[in-house]
Amino acid sequence: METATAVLAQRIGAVIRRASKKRASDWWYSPHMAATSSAIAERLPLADLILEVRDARVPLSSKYELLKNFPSPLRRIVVLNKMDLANSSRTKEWMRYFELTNCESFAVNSHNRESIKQFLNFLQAKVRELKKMDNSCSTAAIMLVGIPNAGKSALANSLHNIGRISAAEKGKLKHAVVSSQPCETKDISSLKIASNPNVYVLDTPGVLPPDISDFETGSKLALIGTLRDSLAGKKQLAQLFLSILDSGREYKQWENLSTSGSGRLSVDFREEYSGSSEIETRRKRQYPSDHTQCVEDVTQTWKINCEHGGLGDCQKESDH
Ligand SMILES: Nc1nc2c(ncn2[C@@H]2O[C@H](COP(=O)(O)OP(=O)(O)OP(=O)(O)O)[C@@H](O)[C@H]2O)c(=O)[nH]1
Repeated sequence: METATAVLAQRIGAVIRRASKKRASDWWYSPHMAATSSAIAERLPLADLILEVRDARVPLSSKYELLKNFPSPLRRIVVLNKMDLANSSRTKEWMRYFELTNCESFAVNSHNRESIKQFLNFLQAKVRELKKMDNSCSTAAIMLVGIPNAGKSALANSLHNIGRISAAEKGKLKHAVVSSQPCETKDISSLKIASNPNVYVLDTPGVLPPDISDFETGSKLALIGTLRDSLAGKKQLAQLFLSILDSGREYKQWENLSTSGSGRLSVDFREEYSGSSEIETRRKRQYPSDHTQCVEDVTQTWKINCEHGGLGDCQKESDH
């Protein structure tokens, strides 16, 4: 089964790579996406804080290429969004990993009030710290950037809705568009999230890397919904998903899925994926140190959300 999974992932990855190389679809790095990415790049240096929104299930594959050469780690925070879809202990390991790489990170569930409140407190403290360093008390701008469908608009709306601003201010602004389909945010928009000092978040359209040549990254992004289903094919994605589930240690629990109501299953596929020689080689290349090897042991955990009696969400929280 591990071979079947690796073969399927490779097949999907190859389709994604071809599409990205040929710019085959009308939305992959379309003129609009290219223009957006320039507009974001121009504004990045002006932001007080940059929140790089990643998917907590694939914290490495969902990185935002535009920030690759961004100079100041002080002003950049990796937000591991959709933490409710990832295994919490793995997310903690990823946060330790980011800490070791000198990068601040914060895990959040954009649909959860408590999680957003904690994040708001963290952001306000951060803004105060930065303003003190700059000796300024002016309005602060926080820029949300990330790949498509990472949850930037959902996060912006929640910060705005729960933020400490007056009721009148909440009613004034149009909310950001949230959709289960990628690339629905078309423009950069601003939402107020705090007063004294005033803090605004800038929601930006999702931007894909100009090409995705790595098979594993491509198949992961296709599976979490960063790319339109039509690109890799729904059937192929379902096959990959099922092949991974089928090879899980707890696959027998699948027999109970249809009657399990709103329960959640967590299936660990560590051995299966780590058995793939290509992936294993890549891991060794990328993570030479003891610690990072330990992070690599985070490997494959998927959750099956059985709400509504079906396969609601499939999640994988490891990467590479
Ligand atoms: N479970 C869960 N779903 C989330 C979370 N955040 C966002 N979503 C969902 O993820 C999907 C994408 O969210 P958006 O906010 O539209 O994503 P985006 O990054 O703005 O997308 P683009 O327009 O492609 O840039 C929507 O279906 C959201 O409801 C989260 O923390 N947990």
